[in-house]
Amino acid sequence: MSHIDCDTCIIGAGSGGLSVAAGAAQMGARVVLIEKGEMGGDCLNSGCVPSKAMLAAAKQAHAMTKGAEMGITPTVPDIDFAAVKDHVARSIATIAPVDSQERYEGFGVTVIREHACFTSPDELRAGDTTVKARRFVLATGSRPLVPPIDGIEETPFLTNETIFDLREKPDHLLIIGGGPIGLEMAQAHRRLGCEVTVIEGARALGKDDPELAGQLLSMLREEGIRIEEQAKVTRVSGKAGAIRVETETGAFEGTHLLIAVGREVVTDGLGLEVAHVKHGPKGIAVGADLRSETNRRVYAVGDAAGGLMFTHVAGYHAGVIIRSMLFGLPSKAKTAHIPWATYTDPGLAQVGLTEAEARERHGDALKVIRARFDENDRAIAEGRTEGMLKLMAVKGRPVGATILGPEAGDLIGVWAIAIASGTKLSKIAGAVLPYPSRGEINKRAAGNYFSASLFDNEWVKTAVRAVQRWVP
Ligand SMILES: Cc1cc2nc3c(=O)[nH]c(=O)nc-3n(C[C@H](O)[C@H](O)[C@H](O)COP(=O)(O)OP(=O)(O)OC[C@H]3O[C@@H](n4cnc5c(N)ncnc54)[C@H](O)[C@@H]3O)c2cc1C
Ligand SMILES: NC(=O)c1ccc[n+]([C@@H]2O[C@H](COP(=O)([O-])OP(=O)(O)OC[C@H]3O[C@@H](n4cnc5c(N)ncnc54)[C@H](O)[C@@H]3O)[C@@H](O)[C@H]2O)c1
Repeated sequence: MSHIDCDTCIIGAGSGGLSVAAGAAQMGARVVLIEKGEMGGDCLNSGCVPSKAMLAAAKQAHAMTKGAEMGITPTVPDIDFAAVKDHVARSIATIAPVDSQERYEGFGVTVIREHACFTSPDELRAGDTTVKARRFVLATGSRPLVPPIDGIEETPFLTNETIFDLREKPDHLLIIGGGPIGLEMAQAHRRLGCEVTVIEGARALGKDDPELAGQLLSMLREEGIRIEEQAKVTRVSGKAGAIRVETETGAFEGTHLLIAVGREVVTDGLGLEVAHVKHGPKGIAVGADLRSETNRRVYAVGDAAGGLMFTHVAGYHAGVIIRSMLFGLPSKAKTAHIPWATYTDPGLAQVGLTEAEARERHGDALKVIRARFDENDRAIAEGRTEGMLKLMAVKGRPVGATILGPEAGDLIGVWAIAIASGTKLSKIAGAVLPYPSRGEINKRAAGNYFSASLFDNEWVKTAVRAVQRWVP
């Protein structure tokens, strides 16, 4: 048994743990990073990266079925499903060195590839090493939630941890859950030639603005994805290749089943009771400072902290706790400026308040401005005019934005910066942007905020007429 004393011991080398380790080690702290599985965690190995790689292949296949109106003859793509998975694996392998043990050891981090478990409030064991640290960071992430549906134990099913390994194309993929995982996987598989049925217990994309989410669902249905909402699953049954899902309103049959009904924070096997770290079904109990309420030397970041579960949130958490752990400065995580996007095509992105939330918070002071892609020259030139930007503004500043359209996840960035920094709409309206770009929709929406008061204003008209007489 060997022993290490360090400043910071991090459990989990996913998006959150890696960000803390890189920052802390490069700023001089003695850091130990413990990972029981693959370096890179969920995002690299079974989340963001494989899902986006598969969606990219799906987009390519879909493009081949379009283009008649531009003079390009559509064709039925010949899809080699196993080769698509090779592309997914290559995408992971290309990014993997950035998250690798070697790279982190290069930063001076001691990396231990074992399962970590606390043995006391300030010490843990990982394999045959004990680690005592001033601060511990729980970055243990989450796993797919498998609900206790009748028959689930006997029925073969996939999750995000197994679906990317499938090399044979499913004939008919049944997906339980119409959240971002369910719908991204639905579109990827549909465009790659599978029949797809999504079975959603409530409203699909229920965390997003209902108006623009509803438009996206209509487009996905037009692509041939069957999406059943308000269909709570009561029983699953069958064997590989012949699966049946029963709901209160009807039954569905397919060849494969994907469970995508949310996430469960990983808190088990960590000895949290021994470490006096309070936790519950929603994760480690932390305040806005991301510190355990019951053991102040323990922090939690990323999915383990139980809030918004995104890679960029895990990275943001890392910055918040580094400030507090390394410099002893007060530091709190906020959520109002956190964007997210569902990377279907078109995509759906959100930052700040949705229209309904903004209406509830700001009442009549709220102005909702819409700018449509069918008025954006680039979108017209590309024949991709679906979708719009909905901007929620109060007293000349943005409080929320929702975008439905191609590249929505990139376009929302402007509003994430504006909301985080309290930027006035006049700054965005006054910006000079390259023409023709989809990004001009952001400037257009900000301009629309002022246009009614400038263009439909009798006082302005009278003033302009008067001044014109005197301007040489
Ligand atoms: C299909 C899918 C698609 C997604 N797409 C996106 C996206 O497009 N954009 C986005 O922002 N987010 C996306 N996410 C969410 C994103 O993947 C997560 O929010 C992010 O990975 C969380 O990072 P983390 O560091 O908190 O946890 P993880 O990445 O889960 O890392 C936790 C690590 O801790 C390790 N660990 C746990 N317990 C122990 C222990 N006792 N000892 C040692 N090691 C331990 C685990 O092995 C794991 O490697 C997606 C998720 C899924 C499932
Ligand atoms: N693009 C992205 O950033 C991205 C992509 C995928 C995942 N993620 C992250 O992963 C998290 C998990 O995604 P998710 O889609 O699994 O979860 P989710 O919680 O967002 O959606 C799950 C859906 O399943 C439904 N559901 C739950 N139980 C059900 C049942 N018994 N029968 C039918 N429907 C049921 C819920 O009503 C909900 O709509 C997301 O919240 C997000 O944080 C992000």
